[in-house]
Amino acid sequence: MSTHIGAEPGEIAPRVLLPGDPLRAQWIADTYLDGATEYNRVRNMLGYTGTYRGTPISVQGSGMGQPSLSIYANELFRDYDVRQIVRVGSCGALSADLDLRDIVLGMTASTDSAMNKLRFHGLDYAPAADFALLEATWRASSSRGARTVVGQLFSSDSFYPPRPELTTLLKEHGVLAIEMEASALYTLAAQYDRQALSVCTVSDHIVNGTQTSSEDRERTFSDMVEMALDAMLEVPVE
Ligand SMILES: O=P(O)(O)O[C@H]1O[C@H](CO)[C@@H](O)[C@H]1O
Ligand SMILES: O=c1cc[nH]c(=O)[nH]1
Repeated sequence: MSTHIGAEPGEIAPRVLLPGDPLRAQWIADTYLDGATEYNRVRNMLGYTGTYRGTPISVQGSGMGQPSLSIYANELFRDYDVRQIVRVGSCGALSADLDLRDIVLGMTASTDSAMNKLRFHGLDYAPAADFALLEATWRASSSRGARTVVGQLFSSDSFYPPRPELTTLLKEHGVLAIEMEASALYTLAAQYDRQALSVCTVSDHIVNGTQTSSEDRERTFSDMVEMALDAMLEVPVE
């Protein structure tokens, strides 16, 4: 057991899908994994291991925001020797070219969080995705129905932004969508020399105000999960 994950050593696979919502983790395990067993219920942050096309895969909820994700990513990398993490999340679109249910593969993730300012003594570090996972997911997207784009995410500490005018600035600098975890995931993967990617489905549109339901966010974002699973199987664990 680690501090926040109740699994025994060896119960978590080297490849992990990491949605923010623990009930999305349960849905992914029920829908895609053969022989899935629950290894974590601590704080109801559900985690499961099963197989996908014969390869062991785990799926673990991360909670919302970089502090919560960092607890799970640290423990997965450090205590369970996880090699690949693909976040399968939801995001708010900034780009007018994006529609609800489009998918963004986060090549980079800027942030307003102070976590990396502390870590890098004020330097501006550029958290980036693992190229092999990004490229494999991009290829896997071509056989799915959802439109997929590669580009910049912004990982915000605030779901309700205290300074909404800053989203305009981000948009003007090419940021496609806002979510709340990718920056910390990429930074921790770099620290532990592991592979990570954030794949996010547009759940709401910050510019035009349209949105999906909470039930949709929990259990209907299948395209991103399928492309992430296909990509993980293609990329050897390092
Ligand atoms: O759907 P998940 O993966 O939780 O991701 C997004 O949704 C939450 C906010 O509603 C934040 O965690 C954000 O990053
Ligand atoms: O963090 C998030 C996730 C979805 N939609 C948003 O606007 N922000």
